[in-house]
Amino acid sequence: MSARAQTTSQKVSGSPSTGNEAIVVENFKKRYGSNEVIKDLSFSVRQGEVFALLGPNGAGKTTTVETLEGYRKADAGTIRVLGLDPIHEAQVLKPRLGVMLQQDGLYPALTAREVLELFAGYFAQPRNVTDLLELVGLANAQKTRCRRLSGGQKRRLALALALVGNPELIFMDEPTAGMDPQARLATWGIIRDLKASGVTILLTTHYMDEAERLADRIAIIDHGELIKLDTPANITGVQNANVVRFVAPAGLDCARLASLPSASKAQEIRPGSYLLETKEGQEVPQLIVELTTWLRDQHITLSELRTGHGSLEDLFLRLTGSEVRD
Ligand SMILES: Nc1ncnc2c1ncn2[C@@H]1O[C@H](COP(=O)(O)OP(=O)(O)OP(=O)(O)O)[C@@H](O)[C@H]1O
Repeated sequence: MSARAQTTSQKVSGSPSTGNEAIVVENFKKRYGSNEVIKDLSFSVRQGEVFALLGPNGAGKTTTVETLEGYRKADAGTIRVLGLDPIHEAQVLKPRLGVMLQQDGLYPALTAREVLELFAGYFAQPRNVTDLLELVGLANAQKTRCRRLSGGQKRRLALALALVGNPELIFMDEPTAGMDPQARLATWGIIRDLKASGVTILLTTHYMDEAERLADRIAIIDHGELIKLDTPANITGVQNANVVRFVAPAGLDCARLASLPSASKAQEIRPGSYLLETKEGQEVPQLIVELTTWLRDQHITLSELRTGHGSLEDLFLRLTGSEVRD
């Protein structure tokens, strides 16, 4: 049985409702034709928290976020955003939301400043456009037409558009995709400042370090189901405390590795990169002795060996598998 199958067989449920959530998703289901994209998803996001939604390509992140934004309709389940129905109460809800879309390309002929001023006009108490251009590092590009902005500048304009209405809750779909390291760092700073001022943020990302550094809690979804929901520390710490990671030639016999006396599971998470988990009650040092003895007997070269807390990426690959998605 794969790690993913083992994990998904134990259903993970979102945190119970306390009545003070910014977002509540209960038994959400969505299909496109015969493609059941969201099987049964439940989670909630607390007010003021940064919540990261992770999952491989096609896991259902954008479908979930766009349903919360009111752009798609759930087939079943309850969706509440700031206590409101995103479709039927959109008029009241929309002014309180900020949305950083994945796709750019709106108004290609307008300048960055003109687009921001246009959007600022939709809100009762917008932020100051000059300050906003400064904040996202577009002051020097404010007169550049949108179609001529670089990929990273477009993402920064999308960020400014999400902030212009002074929202209480912001949805960010892959906020730093395509940004250079400086812009990413600056965006992380903006997200931290927003959180410090009480704004709730739900973001999706493929960057594990981004989720680990920014999020109060991380939800991992795959095939439209929640497979993990916890703090980054709990996900990377407790879960991986009994893990040995090693690098050796690709294609080792994982069944054989898993049958070492102190091992419970073995997985090749990337070609040549392995994770071995200890059995309940067994010690990591004993597993290392067994592993290195086995490698020596097989004349297999070991190029790296690590124990202790693993990375979020390791855990993500363990839970969702290493095959490339559509
Ligand atoms: N409008 C649509 N019509 C038909 N199928 C769709 C539609 N939107 C999404 N899908 C399908 O639903 C599944 C989930 O897509 P979704 O965009 O929600 O995933 P995702 O987790 O955001 O992926 P990515 O990381 O690639 O952005 C995919 O198989 C996708 O092809």
